[in-house]
Amino acid sequence: MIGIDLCQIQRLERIYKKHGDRFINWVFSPREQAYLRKRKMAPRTMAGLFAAKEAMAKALGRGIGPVALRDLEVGHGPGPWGAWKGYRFDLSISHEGDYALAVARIQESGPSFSLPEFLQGQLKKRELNAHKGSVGKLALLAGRRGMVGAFVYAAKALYRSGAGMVFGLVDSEDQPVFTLAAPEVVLRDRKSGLAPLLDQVDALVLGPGLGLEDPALAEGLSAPIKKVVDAGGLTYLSGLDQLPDLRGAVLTPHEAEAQRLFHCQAPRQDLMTLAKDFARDKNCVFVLKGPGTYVTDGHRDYVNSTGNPSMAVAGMGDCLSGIIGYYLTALEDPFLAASMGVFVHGAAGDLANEKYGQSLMPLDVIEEIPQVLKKIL
Ligand SMILES: NC(=O)C1=CN([C@@H]2O[C@H](COP(=O)(O)OP(=O)(O)OC[C@H]3O[C@@H](n4cnc5c(N)ncnc54)[C@H](OP(=O)(O)O)[C@@H]3O)[C@@H](O)[C@H]2O)[C@@H](O)CC1
Ligand SMILES: Nc1ncnc2c1ncn2[C@@H]1O[C@H](COP(=O)(O)OP(=O)(O)O)[C@@H](O)[C@H]1O
Repeated sequence: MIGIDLCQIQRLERIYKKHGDRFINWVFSPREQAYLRKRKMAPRTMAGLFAAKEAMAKALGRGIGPVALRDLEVGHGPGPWGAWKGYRFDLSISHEGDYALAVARIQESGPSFSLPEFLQGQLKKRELNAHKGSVGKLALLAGRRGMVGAFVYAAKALYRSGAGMVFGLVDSEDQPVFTLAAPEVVLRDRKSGLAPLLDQVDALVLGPGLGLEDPALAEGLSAPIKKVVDAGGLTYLSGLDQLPDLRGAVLTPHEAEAQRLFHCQAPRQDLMTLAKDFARDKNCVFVLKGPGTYVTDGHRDYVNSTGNPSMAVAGMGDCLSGIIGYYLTALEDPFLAASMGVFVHGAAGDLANEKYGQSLMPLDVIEEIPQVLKKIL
């Protein structure tokens, strides 16, 4: 998007004379104020900066109001540039007679996030001869009546992340509802169990919106396959005296689920220590969700930097389990898969937050996954 603005120099001069530093502090950042002082507070420079800010707000499609003028920053060197919350702008500013004119164009990047070094170069673009069976086939054991959303969010997150084929296990009488909600998923009858599917898929996502009484739960948890275990799967594990073999599994509890799993009310810092010990003992990956999600396999740690409070909304964890599920098929190492999933989920949440703020819903985040992948692939 581009934005353009014309500003009358004398009008700005009048406002400055009337309001003085109050006006300057309201409109210009400390860096801009230093620049203005160097220019002896010249009204034409002030008007140029002002026009640039208005042009940036227009390029963002928001206008002044939702965006504070002082936050829209103009810098110099080499040439003028603009910045707002991770967005960068190309700027052109000109003066002629009574007017200053500015044009702003958003650079491609949008909110900035950079993939941590240990994740760089891990993802590969699809081969030219890729087909739906070669790019990640997964089974999804999620959702039930009243919890269709959990199934839909996990499934759509799987496909948007890059999965080629998702098989969903649902009760046959509920299939019409699930088909309507997520027609891209190939449905199989849950009563037939997981076994017929296990040879056909590379990984399993298990637990979002799943009831504890579901017979497929125990079967899924003990299946010798890479898997994400979330929500219902975690609650089921919490009730067991003897845990199944969790090698290769990625567990994704929020704090309350982790407390249930460890049978204690420990604070986050202690849960992180318990998570690391647990992951080492069980040869699995533990993802302790929350602001600064913590990922550990007992030997390596990663604290995620993407994500924001607008993501505190029902169903957000279901998206994450789908995203990580896909990366279990794309990356050999489950620790890297979990870390990549957590990073992408948070980055997509940050892009969605730019558009929706705290009105954000899970599907908004899923729709931003392609933008994140464009930047990191
Ligand atoms: N549309 C759908 O189909 C959806 C389906 N979903 C599916 O629903 C299933 C059960 O979900 P659930 O909310 O009933 O159980 P659960 O998450 O264990 O919370 C229990 C209690 O724990 C607490 N608590 C929660 N989060 C916390 C946190 N981060 N940090 C700390 N504490 C936290 C909180 O207690 P409070 O703080 O309120 O006292 C909360 O009341 C699950 O399978 C899921 O996949 C949902 O994803 C929504 C959309
Ligand atoms: N304040 C926050 N900052 C960053 N990420 C958050 C914040 N609140 C929630 N999230 C993320 O949103 C997701 C919520 O997951 P979860 O609590 O399991 O939701 P649900 O069970 O409703 O699907 C997690 O990935 C968590 O890290």
